[in-house]
Amino acid sequence: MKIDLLNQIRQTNPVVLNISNFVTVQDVANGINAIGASPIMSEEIGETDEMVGISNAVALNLGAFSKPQVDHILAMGKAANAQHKPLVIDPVAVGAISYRKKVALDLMNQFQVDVIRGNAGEIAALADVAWDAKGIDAGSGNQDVVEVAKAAAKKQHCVVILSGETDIITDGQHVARVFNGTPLFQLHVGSGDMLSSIVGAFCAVSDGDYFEAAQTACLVFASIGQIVAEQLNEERPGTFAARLMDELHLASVADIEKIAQFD
Ligand SMILES: Nc1ncnc2c1ncn2[C@@H]1O[C@H](COP(=O)(O)OP(=O)(O)OP(=O)(O)O)[C@@H](O)[C@H]1O
Ligand SMILES: Cc1ncsc1CCO
Ligand SMILES: [Mg+2]
Repeated sequence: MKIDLLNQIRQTNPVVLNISNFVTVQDVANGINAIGASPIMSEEIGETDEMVGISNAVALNLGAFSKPQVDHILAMGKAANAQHKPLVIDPVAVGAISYRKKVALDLMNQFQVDVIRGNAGEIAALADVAWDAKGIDAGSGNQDVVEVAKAAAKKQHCVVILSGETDIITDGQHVARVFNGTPLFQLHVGSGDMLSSIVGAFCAVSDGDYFEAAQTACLVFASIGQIVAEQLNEERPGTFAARLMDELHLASVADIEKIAQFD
């Protein structure tokens, strides 16, 4: 685990280009900004090549797309591949809505993603494993989540992050787990979206090792949430969200190293 990638983000301020969803766009932009990268959002297909050109990573969020946006997402994914920019996708609710799963798989057949970040319900759907997903949430299932993540990674030939109480990161062969975090993340809609785009920031400074970038992003994000939770003596979702932004900016590599739990 290369926690120092956090310092590289802060030193080099990489541009992370996002197609976001309208629900969480501001959280995602501020999360990227607070950790030390530079967010830019796009909603117009005509600017795609130029946008990708100025970016160091691309994050595609499938949270609330319409047909024209699917064309835009496709163009962005193809441009990221053509311009060799790291590409992350967040397949929101593909476990709950079959139409979303079809769109996500169609898209991923037409460009190659580097990292998929989803919860157990989403990753199980992409792996064609039975799971009871609930809307945007992970839902429940009794399959081994490590095997689920590995199956999805092998199918899509990329790194997969299956996030949750324990984050599982795999390239289909190797597996890393991050044990840090807090249930308070679940009380803030968009924690997952923020993580996916922050994975983009880590990929941007990773020299092409997206497995390591994905692990480190998960460790840093989950640990920062845990630091905030340990400072609150009650469940306060609003305070958590605000303090999460503060600590994304303030937390040092040493702060994270002190509490990091992974294998
Ligand atoms: N029960 C939990 N305990 C500790 N950390 C958690 C828990 N659930 C989620 N997390 C953390 O929350 C962050 C977001 O992951 P999550 O799996 O909740 O994404 P998501 O379901 O896509 O969220 P969203 O609804 O915001 O899109 C990750 O850093 C993950 O480690
Ligand atoms: C609530 C919600 N609905 C579509 S996207 C989204 C935000 C979490 O991704
Ligand atoms: Mg999500």
